[in-house]
Amino acid sequence: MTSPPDHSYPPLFRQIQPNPIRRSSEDEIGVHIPVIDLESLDDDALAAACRDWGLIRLENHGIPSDLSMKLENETARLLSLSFEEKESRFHGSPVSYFWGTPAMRSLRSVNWVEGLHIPMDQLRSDVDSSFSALRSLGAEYGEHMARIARKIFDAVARDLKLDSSQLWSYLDESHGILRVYRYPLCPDVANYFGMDAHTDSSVWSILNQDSVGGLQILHGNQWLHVPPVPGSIVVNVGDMLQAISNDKYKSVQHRVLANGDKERMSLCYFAFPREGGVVKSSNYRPFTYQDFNAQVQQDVKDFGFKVGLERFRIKSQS
Ligand SMILES: O=C(O)CCC(=O)C(=O)O
Ligand SMILES: [Fe+2]
Repeated sequence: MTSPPDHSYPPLFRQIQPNPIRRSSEDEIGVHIPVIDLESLDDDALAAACRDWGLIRLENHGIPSDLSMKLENETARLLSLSFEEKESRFHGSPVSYFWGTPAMRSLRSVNWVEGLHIPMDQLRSDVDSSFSALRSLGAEYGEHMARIARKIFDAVARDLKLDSSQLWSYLDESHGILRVYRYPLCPDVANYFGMDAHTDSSVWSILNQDSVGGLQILHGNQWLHVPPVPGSIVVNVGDMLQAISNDKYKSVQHRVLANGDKERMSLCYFAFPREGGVVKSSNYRPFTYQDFNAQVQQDVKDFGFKVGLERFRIKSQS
């Protein structure tokens, strides 16, 4: 017997036929990524992890567990409204609802995910009272994100020997973006991803995933599973930090597997450089995050995918 369609799911997600074929078990290789303690931060260990992995597991991060749980519950509540209600409620709001891959919504390429996109600065000005719980939880959570992003950025800045003006312009921790995701049940996990392979355009991305799992990173040509560990969060290097570090650190490719048995939730915060801050390094021509993002949008429109940093790389003459 099939279960009734979930009316909170985007209609496209209710249309495909179940496929009994599972993903092969080579996708299940687990990995112990470097663990960093935020309370007694070891600059060298953090820099080594950014260089060798582009990803860390952060412990003693100071985010109250009940805050993460309340934000996740509030997200789950809002995302379980009917699809039509979500579309109309968030229309024109500073908090936007999205599903699939905004740029590509053909059934073939769709990501099996939906979520809320929350620009932290606009969250404070949102006056719609129906979002008041999301607003206050998001603002409190955002303060923790800003604190963490700044603390680890200051640590890598010492490794990269950035000067004080670069410290200021390369990270604007109060203008980050919070995205809260639900990965709906997927009837065809062999052919769809929760989120297909990509790098993040951020300086850092700070990810708080629930206990379901499914996140993978590409490391040494192999996809490795990054299982959730209670109490810890995952931070990855984004494209901006790869450029700032002149390729010393790696913006790691990652993806999320689709799941046919359990829905998954995650909270993901993206930190960016200050508006107009010019990223300068010898491997890339100078650019701002706004230049980068405009190029990404254009490439997605023209080719259907993000080209990313290679667009800005200075090609060697040889
Ligand atoms: O939900 C996750 O675990 C990862 C999300 C992600 O990679 C992204 O939003 O860029
Ligand atoms: Fe990502």
